[in-house]
Amino acid sequence: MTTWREFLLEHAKTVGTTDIFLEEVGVIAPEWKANYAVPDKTLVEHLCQTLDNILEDTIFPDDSRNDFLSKFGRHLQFSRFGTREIEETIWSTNKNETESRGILDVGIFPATTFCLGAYGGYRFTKIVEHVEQGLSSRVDYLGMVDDKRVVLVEAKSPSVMKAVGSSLPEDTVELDWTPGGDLVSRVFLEAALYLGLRKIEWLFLTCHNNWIVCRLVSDKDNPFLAFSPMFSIEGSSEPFRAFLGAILSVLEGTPVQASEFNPSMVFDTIPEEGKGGSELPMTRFRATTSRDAAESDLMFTLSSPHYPEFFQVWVHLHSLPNNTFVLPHCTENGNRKRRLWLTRHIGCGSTGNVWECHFDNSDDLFAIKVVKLQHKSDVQRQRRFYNEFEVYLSLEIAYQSGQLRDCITPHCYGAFEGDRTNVLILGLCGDTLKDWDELNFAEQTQIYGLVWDLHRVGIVHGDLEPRNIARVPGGGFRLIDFSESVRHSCVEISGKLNKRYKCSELRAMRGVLKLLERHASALPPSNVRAHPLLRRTQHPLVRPQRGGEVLRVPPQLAR
Ligand SMILES: Nc1ncnc2c1ncn2[C@@H]1O[C@H](COP(=O)(O)OP(=O)(O)OP(=O)(O)O)[C@@H](O)[C@H]1O
Repeated sequence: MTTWREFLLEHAKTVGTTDIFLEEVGVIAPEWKANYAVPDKTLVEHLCQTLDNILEDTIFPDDSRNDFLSKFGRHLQFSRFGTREIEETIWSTNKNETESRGILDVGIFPATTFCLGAYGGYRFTKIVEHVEQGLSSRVDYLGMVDDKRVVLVEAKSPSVMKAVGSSLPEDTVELDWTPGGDLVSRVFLEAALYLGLRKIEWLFLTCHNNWIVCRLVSDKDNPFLAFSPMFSIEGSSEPFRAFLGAILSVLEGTPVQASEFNPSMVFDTIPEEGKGGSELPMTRFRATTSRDAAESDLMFTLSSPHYPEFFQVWVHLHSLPNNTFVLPHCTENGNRKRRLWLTRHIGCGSTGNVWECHFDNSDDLFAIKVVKLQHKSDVQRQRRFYNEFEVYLSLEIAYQSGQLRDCITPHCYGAFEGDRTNVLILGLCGDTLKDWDELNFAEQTQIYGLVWDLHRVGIVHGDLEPRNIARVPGGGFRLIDFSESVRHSCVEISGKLNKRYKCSELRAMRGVLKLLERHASALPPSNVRAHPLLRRTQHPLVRPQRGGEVLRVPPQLAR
């Protein structure tokens, strides 16, 4: 039972967009998981110095001067009308992250592409990249040169940059890798996560006007994140030179002077935002984790079992209030918590990611659908998740009551929530269909039967595409993904069929499976009448005549 106070404490909040997911933290290799954030006041200077060392006395192509100038500052920012110069509005307004990205897209990135191409024949591109399928750690820009991943850029709004810049700690702080916390902690963790997952050294945080450089120093014993003070592009070429310096240092293997970290340095506390360096240590992170850990019903990890135990990161989950499903027997583990190891990413869709997983001490494999709730727009994902869970609950009643005798879906083992994550645990199926055409007639008939049964228990799937039909190892199929399903009273099943009204989903299925035409042309009329599929559809043309001959149904078609 939950009290109002507990409920509001847990749920009456919004989720910051700059935040990390524990499950992703669990994937970072130990030598790439920063333990500390270390200020490095000389970082920008060293990057610029490295650029100078690389460029040495290389001659600038004077004949291309005007082409180069068009890529920089004033020439980008102002259009000329006769003798008048007018500033492009995007440069003067820059009020949010989208506009910051817009400026980077027309400013620093084309300039970088041009300079790197002209200087060394390098082909610089930037892409948005998910680090690995199944992880949502999406950095705004991954800078690539040919196929080499060289630098990350995360765009922030000017106000976030200002708040972060004015609260940067003076001394080293410990990163304890717990989601939540104040803005600076979240920004550090986000930077360390993005870099650590991708094993990249450089990340630039910027709103275009202001910049902070982060450097991940990978080390077996003490990996750490060095960060520069905030610096401005106003009247200064430092940001661009530092950016180019970082890229060329990676490409040309020229080391940037090391950032120093001494574990015995005094640790700072992160000043509270807006107070400019409070004396009091802050509670930096949400206080829910200890309760989560103590009372959770289930925990899962993406960490490798080969990582030392203290390094594994577990996400603690609680059963949803209406979860009546029970976890499989093999999960019982004495008094210990049930622990799930996520071992293989199977697929993803608009609601979530699906992983293959197993419980402690068991080789039995299951599927877990992980739905992350990070942004306000993720409310839709959550709605789809709950919808799917409701369908599994309804189907379970139909299975239990005998209304459904065969499995038409994977078995559901329960729905859980925790750490801004919802999960559904399901029986593991095989591959999903790629195309309707890969099916033979018997398979088409089986699939039609599954959809028919779903309608019979009053549910329309709502998204019947090949990708939502999974094969079962050993034969057969299961319907998956009920995020779009709704209650349904099927006119074709209820017997209220008339010529004008047909069930659109069943009709669409007959269409994509080309069932009636193919079958009708392949079999003599008497066989057509007997076919269970066609009896089910009660298509007027083939409805069995009273007293008509009923042929034996081939076993592979019988249900
Ligand atoms: N029980 C399962 N066993 C094996 N693989 C599964 C299972 N459930 C889902 N998958 C795989 O995960 C993929 C995504 O799952 P699902 O379609 O449920 O996600 P979704 O986010 O709701 O997708 P959509 O965008 O289609 O709504 C599937 O296409 C399939 O490859």
